[in-house]
Amino acid sequence: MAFITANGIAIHAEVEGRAGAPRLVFLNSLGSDRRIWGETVARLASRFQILTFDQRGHGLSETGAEPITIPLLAGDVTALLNALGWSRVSLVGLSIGGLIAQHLAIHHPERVERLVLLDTAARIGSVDSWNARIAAVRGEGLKSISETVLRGWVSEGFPAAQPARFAAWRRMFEATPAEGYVGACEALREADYTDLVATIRAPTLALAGEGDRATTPDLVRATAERIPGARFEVIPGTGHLPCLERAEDLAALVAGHVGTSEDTETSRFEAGMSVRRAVLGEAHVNRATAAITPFDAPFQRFITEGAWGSVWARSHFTRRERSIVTIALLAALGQDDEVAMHVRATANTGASPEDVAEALLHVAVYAGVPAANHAIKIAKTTFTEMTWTEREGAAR
Ligand SMILES: O=C(O)CC1=CCC(=O)O1
Repeated sequence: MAFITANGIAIHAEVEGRAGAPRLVFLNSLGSDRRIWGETVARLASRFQILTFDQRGHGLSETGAEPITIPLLAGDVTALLNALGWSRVSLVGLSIGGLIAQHLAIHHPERVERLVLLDTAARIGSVDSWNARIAAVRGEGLKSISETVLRGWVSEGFPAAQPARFAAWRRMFEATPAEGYVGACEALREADYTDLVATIRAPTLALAGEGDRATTPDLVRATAERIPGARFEVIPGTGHLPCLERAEDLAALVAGHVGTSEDTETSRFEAGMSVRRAVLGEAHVNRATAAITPFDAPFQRFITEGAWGSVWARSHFTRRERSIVTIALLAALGQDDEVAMHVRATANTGASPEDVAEALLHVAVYAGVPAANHAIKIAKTTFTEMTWTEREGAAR
């Protein structure tokens, strides 16, 4: 256990991972501490040097005497980096941690290599909502709000499916010092980076848990749309804290965005599997994996690493854009099965039937009307089957 004196307080901080590798800093959310990152960090430690710490007034870190603000919390981060001798890092900021990350990218761009904004926004909540929460905690303590807050962190089924883990995270939350929690709520109440996020130049990946009610996917997307070139992705099957139940997906997305040419084969394979599952769906990948034999195992590994772990994992295009480009290429090449597979995947990539129809016009011009005509038939049939499957699912 390490404590670093930074910005006038003792901060509980740990450095893990590979010395000399690209540096990542994880910033925790309101009412949590560095332990929430455990499963994510374990998956990234072979490729990055990683700093996790308990935010001021949380976990084992001191609260200090000053009013807590986002600039003060950002000052804690730069002081920690100075103490470690780290000049430039990539940041993964969750919720209030994401506001601290935005502040650093706006006001200290020279220190920020890349940004992952996780379940966060330029403005979170309203003055009234934060005042109500502050009054509840001051009056009756954190226990009075823990059930509601904790259920917002995870997917609907998590508390029943994982009762011991849910209870453990609740203990972490309830152990947060009330003055630290209230101070962070005050910082959240005052913070608004709506106009300033447009000045962020660090390559940014914005992520939202599918079921997040505190910073909904729409809210996170709206912030991403204000940041030049930012990419937005939804992490399925989770709430406000994807690191608690979707650490594998989160680690793959972080690695895909922050990764470097130093990636190992293993991490590229893992990232590839995760992207492949997110795009083609769990059922498809499970079927394909079950069908692997020694004959095609090297080939399967090659496409997982090469197509999914290298190209599809890149951050420049959105998944929707990659989906459109891929369908157009497959149509031009007359790859019927693959056209159908990638049209089915549009349910996960966000490409619409209109996007596909538009792409096939390009195929008609650049690859020929017969190729486009044939692909249109396949796409039409596939979209119709998808609608039936959806209706059957809804009727069940
Ligand atoms: O505590 C919550 O309900 C969600 C949240 C808002 C800001 C943050 O860090 O977490």
